[in-house]
Amino acid sequence: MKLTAEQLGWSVHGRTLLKDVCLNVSPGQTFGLIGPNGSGKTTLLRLLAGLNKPKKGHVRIDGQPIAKMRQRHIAQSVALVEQQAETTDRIHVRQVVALGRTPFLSALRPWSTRDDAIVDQALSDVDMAHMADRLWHTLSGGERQRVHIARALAQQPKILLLDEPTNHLDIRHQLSILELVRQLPITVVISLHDLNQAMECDRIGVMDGGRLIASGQPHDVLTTERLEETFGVYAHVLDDPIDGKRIMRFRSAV
Ligand SMILES: Nc1ncnc2c1ncn2[C@@H]1O[C@H](COP(=O)(O)OP(=O)(O)OP(=O)(O)O)[C@@H](O)[C@H]1O
Repeated sequence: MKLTAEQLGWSVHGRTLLKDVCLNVSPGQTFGLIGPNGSGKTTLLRLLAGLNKPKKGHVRIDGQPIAKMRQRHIAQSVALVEQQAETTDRIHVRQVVALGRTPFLSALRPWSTRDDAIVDQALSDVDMAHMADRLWHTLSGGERQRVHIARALAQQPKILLLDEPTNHLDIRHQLSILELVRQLPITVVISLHDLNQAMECDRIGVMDGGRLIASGQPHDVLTTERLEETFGVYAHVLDDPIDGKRIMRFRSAV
């Protein structure tokens, strides 16, 4: 599905947090959202997910404005993994993941063995199948994060929005989750602080002060000048002698 943002604006108590954000993510593309702390990435993702309604502009899915869609209908296409998502205590891991199936259930379409299979697959995709029967509150931060990603995968979304999903994850799980996300044949917008990981996205966009100040191919966008001006770091770019990929090495804060 195609995801479009047109001239998005958002403000709280008269303070503008997002201004004139325009974005086009083609079906199947992975779009990396980067930017310093407080630049507006989470705010934008919540608008793209339809959780907040823009004060200005529109979010569209395949051309349809989501402001006019019912929440259940949106949830059948769009999943959001939030940064600090909380879940009620005394709930088991499998039940958390099963919540991803909620938008598809009704009196006419009760829980089925197919839903069980989808939940099993999602747990296995994030390497949490062996903890399916654990209580949520006994999990570590990284394990909780993986369960939240599994819940979103169980939703079988056509558009997946991820807010810093690799936060809390050890390096093995960071790499496996990013690899999994890249291989999904769906549209993905993912906010990341690791700029080398962002280089693996099909396209990236840079947020700064509530604006999308640049977007395009990672190599064109993440220049040493951009790193200095927007991210406040001196860096240089190296070519990996093994596979020729570019790596950024951050030397010091400006
Ligand atoms: N409800 C709110 N009321 C007032 N200010 C808010 C509110 N929500 C967010 N902000 C402010 O909006 C700005 C953008 O926040 P946002 O969480 O979108 O940034 P971010 O790019 O995701 O940051 P980070 O990288 O730290 O997660 C920040 O300055 C934040 O303090």
